[in-house]
Amino acid sequence: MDKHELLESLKGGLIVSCQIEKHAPCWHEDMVELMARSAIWGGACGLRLNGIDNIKKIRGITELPIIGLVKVFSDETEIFMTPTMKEVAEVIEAGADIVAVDGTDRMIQGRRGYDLIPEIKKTFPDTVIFADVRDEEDALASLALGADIVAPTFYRFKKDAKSSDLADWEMFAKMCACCKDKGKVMMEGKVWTPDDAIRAFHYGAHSVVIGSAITRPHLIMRRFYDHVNGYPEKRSLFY
Ligand SMILES: CC(=O)N[C@H](C=O)[C@@H](O)[C@H](O)[C@H](O)COP(=O)(O)O
Repeated sequence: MDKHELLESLKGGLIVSCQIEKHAPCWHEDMVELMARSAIWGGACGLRLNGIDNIKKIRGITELPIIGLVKVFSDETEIFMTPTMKEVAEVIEAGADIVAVDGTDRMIQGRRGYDLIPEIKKTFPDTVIFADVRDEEDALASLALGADIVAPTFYRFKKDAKSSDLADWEMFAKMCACCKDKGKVMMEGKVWTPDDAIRAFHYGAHSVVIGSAITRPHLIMRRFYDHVNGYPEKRSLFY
């Protein structure tokens, strides 16, 4: 599949982000594979996977498009999504068709997050670039630099984010409108229900990426708990 065919295969479809953190109560070494198999069984058009071993393993069981990433956390920068060319190369070598990177103007090693995009495009011209952004400005900048896909994955990291629990639909609608002739806009982040996914398509999403609502039972429980108990504690933005 060339880039165009790959993007077409994702049109109107649901991508499942199959990720589990080592500190999660349901962590198990086979969890990502079981989640991926379940997502495929249920009709996913693609998968989003964190970590080289997971990408290699799941590449062995499916030909569906894989969005690959590696999270590297550091005290020196807020940027953690596949932060340098080293991780980009590893993700592609492991078998990902699409690489997810930071598409924000935050700084890392003296450059902006999205400054990696032209370098990826030059070094790996056949790889689809998925920029995780906070808002329309990041999205337009990432597309101008050569990203193929943008999604508001990081909207809740904005200083004035309206919620850490819900999508910002007004912003997403604006993002779809201003980016529609420049690249693909996908919805990602806090898609909790089928109606949320339908709403994203209504605004113009090319595909919808769903994570926690399908794959993190402890966060599903937390959500019930928070709703019933009036959000008693401030929760981490990371998981
Ligand atoms: C912010 C961040 O690191 N997001 C990660 C991106 O790969 C994943 O942990 C999320 O699960 C994914 O974005 C899907 O979002 P949600 O789990 O809300 O459906």
